[in-house]
Amino acid sequence: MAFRTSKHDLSAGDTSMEQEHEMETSSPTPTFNPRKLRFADDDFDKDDLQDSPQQKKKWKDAPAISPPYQKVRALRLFDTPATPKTILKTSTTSNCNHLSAAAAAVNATLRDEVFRTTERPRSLPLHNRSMQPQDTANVNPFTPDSLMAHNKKRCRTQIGRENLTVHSVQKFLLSDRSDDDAVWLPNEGDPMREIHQQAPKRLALHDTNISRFKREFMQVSLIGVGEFGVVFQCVNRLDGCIYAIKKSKKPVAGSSFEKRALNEVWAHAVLGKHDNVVRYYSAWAEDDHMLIQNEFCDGGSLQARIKDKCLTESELKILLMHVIEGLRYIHSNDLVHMDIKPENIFSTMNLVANKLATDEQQQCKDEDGMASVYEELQNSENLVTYKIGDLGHVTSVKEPHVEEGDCRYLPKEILQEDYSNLFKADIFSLGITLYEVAGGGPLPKNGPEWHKLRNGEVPVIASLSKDFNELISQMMHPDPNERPTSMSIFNHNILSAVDSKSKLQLGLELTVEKRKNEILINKLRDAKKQIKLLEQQISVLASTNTSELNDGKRCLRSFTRRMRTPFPSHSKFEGLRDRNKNVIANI
Ligand SMILES: Nc1ncnc2c1ncn2[C@@H]1O[C@H](COP(=O)(O)OP(=O)(O)OP(=O)(O)O)[C@@H](O)[C@H]1O
Ligand SMILES: [Mg+2]
Repeated sequence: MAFRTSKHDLSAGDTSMEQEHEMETSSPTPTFNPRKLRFADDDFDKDDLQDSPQQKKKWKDAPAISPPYQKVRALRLFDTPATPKTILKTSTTSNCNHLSAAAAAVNATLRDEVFRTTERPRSLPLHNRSMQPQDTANVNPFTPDSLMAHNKKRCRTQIGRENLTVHSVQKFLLSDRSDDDAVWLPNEGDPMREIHQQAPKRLALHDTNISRFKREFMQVSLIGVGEFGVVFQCVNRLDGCIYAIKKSKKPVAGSSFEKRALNEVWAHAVLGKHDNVVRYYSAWAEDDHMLIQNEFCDGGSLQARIKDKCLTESELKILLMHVIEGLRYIHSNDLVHMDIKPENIFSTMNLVANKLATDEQQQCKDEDGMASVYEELQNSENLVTYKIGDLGHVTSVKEPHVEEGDCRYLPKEILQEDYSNLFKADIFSLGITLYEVAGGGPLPKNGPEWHKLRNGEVPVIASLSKDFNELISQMMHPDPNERPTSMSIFNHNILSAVDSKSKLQLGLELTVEKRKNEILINKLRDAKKQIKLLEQQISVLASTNTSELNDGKRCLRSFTRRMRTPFPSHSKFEGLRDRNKNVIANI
């Protein structure tokens, strides 16, 4: 079996570090250099390697410019997902060492001060302390295609020192896409243009090392070990929430795994906001390892779930419905997962919904007869949500870079390096996953059984209906073009039947609506209370006013009486005399 793997990982990393260091020592002031990474592009490494000595000298002599490039075909910054543009709006950090271009942009205001004081972020490891902080950032190759490098019309820029004003950086990052043409395209003949048209390259992980894990997280337990990483359940010391933190087993910086690690982060950053894809929070490099902070899925992996018993058809429908939704979303971004399997499908048990149901149940016990519904919900198996995780093999269908996956789940065409229909490779993997978790496993790694499963000879699973068996074998069709799309599976009769909307779906919707109702009732109750309170205050005020009015009248009466008899009593007269004494003393 042959797989296409990256040939230039090491050289690219080394070269980029070398060049960056070279520039950083020659330039006292760093520059903001967003770059487009042409992921899986073999040429770019060659470009880096083929720099002539004259060219290198030219770059070295150019003050305050970015590290050398030969060409930047396109540099695009987007406002979705959390790319520099959106981060800029929220970022307030001044950590110059961070990957974020937006953070660098925000830091632009602090730039001069930072370098005058030459203070380094404390988290910088020793090997970095002599280096200038980097104002560079990777460009995520998985951000929506129309906004990406495929648009070759425009040459995106490296921002030279001369151009670097807070205003201009912000304009660059915050400009509307429709306004893109207005953004910094160096003029023909501009000496900066050559520098702007440089080859994209990746930010070396080694230079972005920061120390966060122990400081920010409390490690609770080890929850999983894969081929690439170990995953810990952790509590964030600040927000108190539980996360899954995946740490690469080996140091990846500078190794051939570096690109795989970055790939996973890029994919997560783009995809990790769908309900059926494991949610992503952040990622960083530490001690040359890659760490990814993800949503913690309390139900563990599907693999662990089927250890004791296989899934029933109704459970399979829910699994299929969730995973196909996740896949549909991934595919709609022109990306493919390429490693769908039970170990990479995680589940959450909707504890929140469970708890909500319990609370609601207690609150509404006698009010609306919903107790039985909530009880059913609470005990329902259907409260599970499946999520696609482990995005380390995600690749773009436009520029596929297929890494070796788990051959038990891959279709034949992928192993034959036919990447013409990658969407359908995911469909095959999901089909064989369903087959396994329904009781067809364990799956063969090779041999005649392996071939049978890929030649259209999928054994019927007795516990499943005819329709479901047919769907599985259709998904595992030897010809990728004959396999259904994620969209057609999503709309398949099996899933559109009422019961496949599942108690989960219906129950959750009901719970959410009840919750909303509850909130509105509480608000109404509060509003009524407020109105009552206000009414009371008004009536108190009104009565106070009446009594004050009466008091006023009384005062007026007594005053007029006093006017008639100026010193009605001895004591008052004493008081007046004393006051006069004070006045005289003050003078
Ligand atoms: N977010 C999460 N919540 C709960 N458990 C998780 C989570 N992420 C990972 N795990 C557990 O850790 C295991 C390994 O994680 P993952 O698949 O991401 O690692 P990997 O090294 O990339 O795996 P592979 O061998 O497939 O390349 C999973 O099978 C799962 O049991
Ligand atoms: Mg995995």
